[in-house]
Amino acid sequence: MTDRTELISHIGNLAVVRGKVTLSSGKEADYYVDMRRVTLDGVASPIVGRVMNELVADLDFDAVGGLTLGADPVATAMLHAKAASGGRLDVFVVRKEAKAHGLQRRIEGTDVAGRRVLVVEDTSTTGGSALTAVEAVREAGGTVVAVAVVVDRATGAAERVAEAGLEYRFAVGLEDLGL
Ligand SMILES: O=P(O)(O)OC[C@H]1O[C@H](OP(=O)(O)OP(=O)(O)O)[C@H](O)[C@@H]1O
Ligand SMILES: O=C(O)c1cc(=O)[nH]c(=O)[nH]1
Repeated sequence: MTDRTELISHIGNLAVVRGKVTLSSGKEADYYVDMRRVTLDGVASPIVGRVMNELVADLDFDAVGGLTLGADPVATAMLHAKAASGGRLDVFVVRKEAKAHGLQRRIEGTDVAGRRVLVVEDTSTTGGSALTAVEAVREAGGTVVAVAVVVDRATGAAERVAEAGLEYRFAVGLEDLGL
């Protein structure tokens, strides 16, 4: 079994929930993909890291991150997978709102200024969360090389990210999950 096949199996077993649900965008859907159950699973998380690193292996970047919370375990899985293969990848976390105390940062972790970074997501519906992270990185002086998500729901994220002038990649699509 390849890593990607195994990941699809974990997503199907752990994350796909059928039934009416209201999404982050306010839209209604007939199924939900609770990727946190995969990206925070002890067996599946390392596979997420390897599959995502493979998906973007041809891109030139040295930091990865996205909008908290869904993006965080994806980015750290990529960091650990990269370290396991002798490489290095730094991680940043984009807060939904800047902290009012401490250093009052919107982006936590590694500094993105002047660097080429990849924006990630666990799953994308409208692409709004990924694009919020893109805007924050650009505001902080970073260059976003692409947006990469684990599961794409085929509901407009690819188009919106393309409109923002960025390449959009996903590891797993609806047909892989039988949705
Ligand atoms: O493409 P979009 O329309 O933005 O939807 C996808 C987003 O929705 C979910 O997060 P949610 O907003 O539920 O917040 P969380 O990550 O804090 O759980 C998911 O993790 C993505 O971040
Ligand atoms: O659009 C969303 O809010 C969303 C969809 C989905 O399948 N999974 C998730 O965590 N969020």
